[in-house]
Amino acid sequence: MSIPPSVLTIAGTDPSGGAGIQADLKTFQELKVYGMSVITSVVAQNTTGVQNIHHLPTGMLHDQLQSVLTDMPVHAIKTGMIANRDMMEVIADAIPKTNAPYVIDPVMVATSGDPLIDEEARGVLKEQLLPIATLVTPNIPEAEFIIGNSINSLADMKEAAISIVHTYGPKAALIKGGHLQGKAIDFLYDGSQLHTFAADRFDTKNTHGTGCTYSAAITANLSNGLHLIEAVQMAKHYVTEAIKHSFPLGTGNGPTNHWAIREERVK
Ligand SMILES: Nc1ncnc2c1ncn2[C@@H]1O[C@H](COP(=O)(O)OP(=O)(O)O)[C@@H](O)[C@H]1O
Ligand SMILES: Cc1ncc(COP(=O)(O)O)c(N)n1
Repeated sequence: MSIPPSVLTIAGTDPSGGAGIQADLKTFQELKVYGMSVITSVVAQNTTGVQNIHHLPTGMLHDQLQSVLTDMPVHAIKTGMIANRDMMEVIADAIPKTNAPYVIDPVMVATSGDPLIDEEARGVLKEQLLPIATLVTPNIPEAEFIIGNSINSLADMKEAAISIVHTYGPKAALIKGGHLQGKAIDFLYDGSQLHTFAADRFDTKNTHGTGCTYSAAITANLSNGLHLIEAVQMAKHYVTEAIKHSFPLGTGNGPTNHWAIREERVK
């Protein structure tokens, strides 16, 4: 039996199972890579919003990272919610030593509108994490914060992708269009060219965890050695099917469906 690539997520939790670490591990499992996880914050949240947040002590974040990195191979890494400056600095120090592709989902606010990271952390994310990233995957509000301008059109999204790469130095930026109207269109700028990923928009409120799922799928695909464009293409298909077949669990924004692709394979 061959050993699968091992992939690490560094993120906050979601006990309702739709977003954060839980969404990442479900995605890794579906895409047949070995999932590992380092927790930054324990978040009491569900489909209706965030009820409470407990940030782990920075030393505990450091020790979890050491437990993984001193013992396990890491073929790709993603980060999600990183609540404050101290945590960002521990992570910014550890990641480059792995030489693994690094996908940053610059999580700032939950789908419900509740903030997940503090004001200072947003700035540190730009200055310390973006320069070491293989790919950053902001939604529109996150991209607006990073570039400091509003984004109202597809042309604005393209400009934002280019500007983020040239200003902050990640190798690539993927701007997600979930927050605009019309087709669900995302733009990837890889440092030389723009690439478009488009899918039908489904009329559903069950979008809790879509960003986490998407970036986790890209990370899993990169760990398998796929080229960035192919990795995003396959992940876009994964998240689109997961939204199309999402279920109305809970009373708020329900979760995505990680079995959608499996069922497609069986057909
Ligand atoms: N209603 C929808 N139908 C189809 N695709 C969607 C829908 N909403 C979001 N998407 C897609 O889901 C992915 C996650 O995007 P987005 O919702 O913008 O991120 P986030 O969860 O970080 O806010 C993107 O590929 C986006 O185009
Ligand atoms: C711990 C954690 N991380 C991230 C999100 C954002 O989720 P989404 O993918 O819906 O933007 C979340 N709600 N909770």
